[in-house]
Amino acid sequence: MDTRVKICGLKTPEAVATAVEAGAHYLGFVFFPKSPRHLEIPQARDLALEVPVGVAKVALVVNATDEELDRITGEVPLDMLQLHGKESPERVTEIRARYGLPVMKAVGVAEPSDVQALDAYGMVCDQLLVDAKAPKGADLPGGNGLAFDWRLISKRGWNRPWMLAGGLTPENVVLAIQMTGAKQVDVSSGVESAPGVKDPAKIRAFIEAIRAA
Ligand SMILES: O=C(O)c1ccccc1NCC(=O)[C@H](O)[C@H](O)COP(=O)(O)O
Repeated sequence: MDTRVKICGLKTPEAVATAVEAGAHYLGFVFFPKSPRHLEIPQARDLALEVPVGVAKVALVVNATDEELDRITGEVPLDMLQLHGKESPERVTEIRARYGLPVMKAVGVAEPSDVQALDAYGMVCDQLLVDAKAPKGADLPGGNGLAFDWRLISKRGWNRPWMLAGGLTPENVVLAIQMTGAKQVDVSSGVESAPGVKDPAKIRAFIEAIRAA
C-alpha cells in the first residue's frame, strides 16, 4: 500500500490494536476536553506504550499552551504533534524548536482563498494536514466528518508532505485520493459507529479499500 493512513481519535486498546493490525501508519490521540475523543494524559500514555515501533504516535492539540504541551510531551511517548487550532506560523516554529518533534499543522479548507494559508504554513511545519474547515459555531475545529470540495486542491502540491482529511470514509477514500493525488489520508468520524466510538470493521474497511484500489 503506497498510501499512508492515519487513524485519529483512538481511545481504547482494542481500537489501537485494530488500527495497527490493519496497517495504519499513524495513530492520533486527541487532547481537547470538548471532544468525544478526548484522552486524559495517563490514558494516552497507556495507549501509546502499546504502539509498536514504526507506527507514529501523534498528539492532536488545539491552541495548546507550553504548560499543556510540557505535560503531554513529558508523559506520553510521541512521534509527532498535530496542531489543530489557530496556531500562527510563528507559534508553529516555536513549538517545533521547543519540543524537537515533527509538527503537522492542520489547515481548514472551504474556499479557494483558504488554499493560500497552506502555502504559508508549508514554509514552517514538517507536514500539512489539509482538512475541511469546521462550520461556524461548531464545537470542534476538526473531526466533524465533513468533506470539502476536493477540486480546490487537485493538481496542487506543497513543499512538505501533506495528508488529506475531512469526511473520509471507506466508501469515498479512493475517489478522494484519485481527485487530490494525496499520498497520505487521515480519518476519524468515518471509521466510527458513534462520536468517539471507533468501529473495528470500518477501520479495516477503510484501509482495505485503499489497498485494493
Ligand atoms: O476529533 C476530534 O474530536 C477533534 C477535536 C479537535 C480538533 C480536531 C479534531 N479532529 C481532527 C481529526 O480527527 C482529523 O485529524 C481529521 O480532521 C479528520 O476528521 P474527520 O472528518 O472526523 O474524519
